[in-house]
Amino acid sequence: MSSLVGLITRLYKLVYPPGVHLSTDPKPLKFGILGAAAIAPFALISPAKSHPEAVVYGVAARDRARADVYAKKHGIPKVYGSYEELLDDPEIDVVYNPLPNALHYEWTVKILLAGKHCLLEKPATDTLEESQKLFELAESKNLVLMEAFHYRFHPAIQRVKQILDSGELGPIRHITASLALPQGIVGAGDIRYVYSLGGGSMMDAGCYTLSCVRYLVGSAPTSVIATATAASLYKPDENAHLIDGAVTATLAFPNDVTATITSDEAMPHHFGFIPRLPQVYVTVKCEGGEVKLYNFVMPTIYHYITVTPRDGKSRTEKAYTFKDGKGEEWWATYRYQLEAFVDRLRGRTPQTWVDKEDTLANMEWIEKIYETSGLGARPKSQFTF
Ligand SMILES: NC(=O)C1=CN([C@@H]2O[C@H](COP(=O)(O)OP(=O)(O)OC[C@H]3O[C@@H](n4cnc5c(N)ncnc54)[C@H](OP(=O)(O)O)[C@@H]3O)[C@@H](O)[C@H]2O)C=CC1
Ligand SMILES: O=C1OC[C@@H](O)[C@H](O)[C@H]1O
Repeated sequence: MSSLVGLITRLYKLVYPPGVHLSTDPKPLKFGILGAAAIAPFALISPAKSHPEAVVYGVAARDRARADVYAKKHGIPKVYGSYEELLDDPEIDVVYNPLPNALHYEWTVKILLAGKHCLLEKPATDTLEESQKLFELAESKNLVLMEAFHYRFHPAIQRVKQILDSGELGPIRHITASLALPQGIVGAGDIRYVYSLGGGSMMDAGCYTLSCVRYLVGSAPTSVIATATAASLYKPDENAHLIDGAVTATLAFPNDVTATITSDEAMPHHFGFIPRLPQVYVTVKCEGGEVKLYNFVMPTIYHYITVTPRDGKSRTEKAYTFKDGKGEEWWATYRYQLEAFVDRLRGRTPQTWVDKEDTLANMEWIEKIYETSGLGARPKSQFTF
């Protein structure tokens, strides 16, 4: 009963964050958003409402009318008629880039050339080389650039890492990570099915499962053992054969550790009409037992961590806040991420970070998985600077 009340309270506060403010900071960090993207209200607009040092100051869309409607709906004070116009505004300190994957490179270059910090949606770019160039540029301009792997900032995944690193369960043997959604959530016209926009399940949900197993093992893979892809349900254009609607990859890591990652954008309904439940979990089998985190991507909604030592009693933990009390039960992964991002921009030490090496390793192995699958790399941007 108490966990049901907890769930309802968390969800309520997630939607209506307490202490919604107009920033109390006399000089808050002003964020601008490129595109009236579906993810921005979750990833930035709502989290910023409870952060005293961050405000979402402006939004730009390709079509000004679309930006107007979006700004009105989300209480964003300033609207721009083009992305360039937003980047030219000296009032903006930081730009959130939630454009389709294939546009991440071009627009992050432009953001950095405009002298703004950038919170960049995952996956960082279509190719490893593009991510390398972005970080070189950010470093040369002394600007903060981070790939928005929000799940990393939540206490739940960090608790799993802590359990593994404590040695309680002995060395890791095999990890299984899954992010698979039922058909119908990602609609037919979605950017995720368009090859020229950097679509594909490995790019979308798969980049989380890869990131997660790399994080928990604590190193990069050494090889791709096998991959299997399934064609996408939807075929928006002539390049649909290059899109993985679902992908499973088995990876080797140092010390004989292996991992199997699965992602699916549209699991078919049972018997053609009964929707499947989302499969979002990571299970780590160790020499001395097993730990499972159910819902590592959106743990604020609900999660559990089950620890089953081989020779002991199984236990279940929850980690909505950090043990030292930092965070709030209702903070989404994105809110924890924003806390760290603002801390870094304000010269404080963030609780954790997704650094350049982390992003580059993820991009490198996304590419290798695509190579092994036979689908080939995602299209390189034609943009040069
Ligand atoms: N962190 C997370 O939890 C999530 C991250 N993502 C990531 O965020 C990004 C956006 O995803 P999502 O919000 O679902 O996507 P949307 O399609 O809702 O948003 C993408 C935006 O890109 C703009 N855009 C610019 N050029 C194009 C083009 N040629 N075709 C289509 N759109 C274009 C559109 O802006 P305009 O308004 O100017 O037309 C649109 O609003 C992706 O990189 C995705 O991987 C997505 C979901 C969850
Ligand atoms: O970033 C994301 O998070 C959840 C996924 O299911 C979604 O497709 C993806 O874009």
